[in-house]
Amino acid sequence: MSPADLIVRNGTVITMDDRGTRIADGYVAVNGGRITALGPVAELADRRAAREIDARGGLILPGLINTHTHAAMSLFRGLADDLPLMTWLNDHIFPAEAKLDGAMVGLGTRLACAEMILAGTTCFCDMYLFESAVAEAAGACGMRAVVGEVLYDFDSPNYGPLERGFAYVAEMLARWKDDPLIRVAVEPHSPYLCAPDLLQRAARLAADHDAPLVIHVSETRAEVETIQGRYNATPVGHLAALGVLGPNVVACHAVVLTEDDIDLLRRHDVKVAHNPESNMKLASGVAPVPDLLRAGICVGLGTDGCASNNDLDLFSEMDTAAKLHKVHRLDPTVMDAATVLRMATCDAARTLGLERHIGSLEPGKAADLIVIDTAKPHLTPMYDPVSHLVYAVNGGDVHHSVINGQVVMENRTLQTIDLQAVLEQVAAFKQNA
Ligand SMILES: CSC[C@H]1O[C@@H](n2cnc3c(O)ncnc32)[C@H](O)[C@@H]1O
Ligand SMILES: [Zn+2]
Repeated sequence: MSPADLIVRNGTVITMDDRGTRIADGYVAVNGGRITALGPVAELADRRAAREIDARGGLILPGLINTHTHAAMSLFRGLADDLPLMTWLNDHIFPAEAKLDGAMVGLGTRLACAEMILAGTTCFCDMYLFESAVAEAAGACGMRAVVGEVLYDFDSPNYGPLERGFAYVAEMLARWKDDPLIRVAVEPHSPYLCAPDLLQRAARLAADHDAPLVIHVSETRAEVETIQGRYNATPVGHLAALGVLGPNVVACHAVVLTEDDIDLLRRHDVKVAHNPESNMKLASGVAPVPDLLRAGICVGLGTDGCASNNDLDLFSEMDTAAKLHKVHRLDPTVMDAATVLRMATCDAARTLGLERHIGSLEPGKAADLIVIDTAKPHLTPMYDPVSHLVYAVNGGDVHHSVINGQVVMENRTLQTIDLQAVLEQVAAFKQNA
């Protein structure tokens, strides 16, 4: 057996591999950031590693992956509630964002990373301003992230005119090229804030760098009407006509879709980031996720930013996703627990093009894993771990978290973030806002 610098033992391992392998009383061995072996604890005999984590009969599973967020919007949690998307954005969020700088975005990202790690998320896909600060902050927290500076038609509080935005993204692509935790994406905001030229140039840049292209698409009826009025096409039809759609595209939201749109998404192998709580809070609508899944489209789960959710807990997001579609379709069989858990793990990895690296516990993959403490009243008895993970576990039940082999939370204590300092700095930010 190969050497291990970390062994996580004594838990039920939910691998999320293609065969749905589960190992009762199992272990995961890690070396150099990667999983080297997993199996029943009995196989280990008296083997020990320099660092050991005792899962104490709990669950060991891949870290959850947030396929769409704006991490630093943690600074704006609760700033403007109970509004429709365009009023929320134009009258409240954009003015607040105009005052941001890189240090503030770094702070908001550290706050978000603390919240995410404490709730079992080990990777997030971000779109925001001052995204270099997001990458720096996430890396310093030991968090895995796909990061992308937002591109749109107007001047940005970060880079100024669009031309400098493309230069900024190119620099980021070069700077983080071989980083073990950070991957850079190209992220035009949406078809309604990006001219056709911008969208096509962004798609070329993403293709040239084999990078994801992340974009808000068909989030609301108002957006669809705007795009219909401008281009006589749906947002998806518009992107298809521009040649922007492809397997590296992550369409965030995808709420208001026609059958033709779904067919286009399928034919171009576009991935969808589903954000049910944000869509509910902004009253954007219900994404046709059961239809997307039936069409064979890969769907990952996201929280969107903290100002439209208002938290980053993917466990509650899974619960919401499972229940929202049941009540919407009046059918309790849609979006079963196993499907929803895949949307937060292996399918989320596929959404971001990271399926060779993360999303399941398998030898050779990065050691991104979490341990759930199940010795709790609300998790007892346990007939089916997958049922519990979707319908009963909450973020506070995550006991340990490992990212790329580094223990970032042990016994619910963050190892890479000075939480007290972050909380104090965010309180000071709010005082001055
Ligand atoms: C500057 S990065 C992204 C940009 O998008 C804004 N935003 C946050 N949530 C949404 C959403 O659901 N739809 C559209 N735009 C959104 C965010 O505030 C940033 O300005
Ligand atoms: Zn968003």
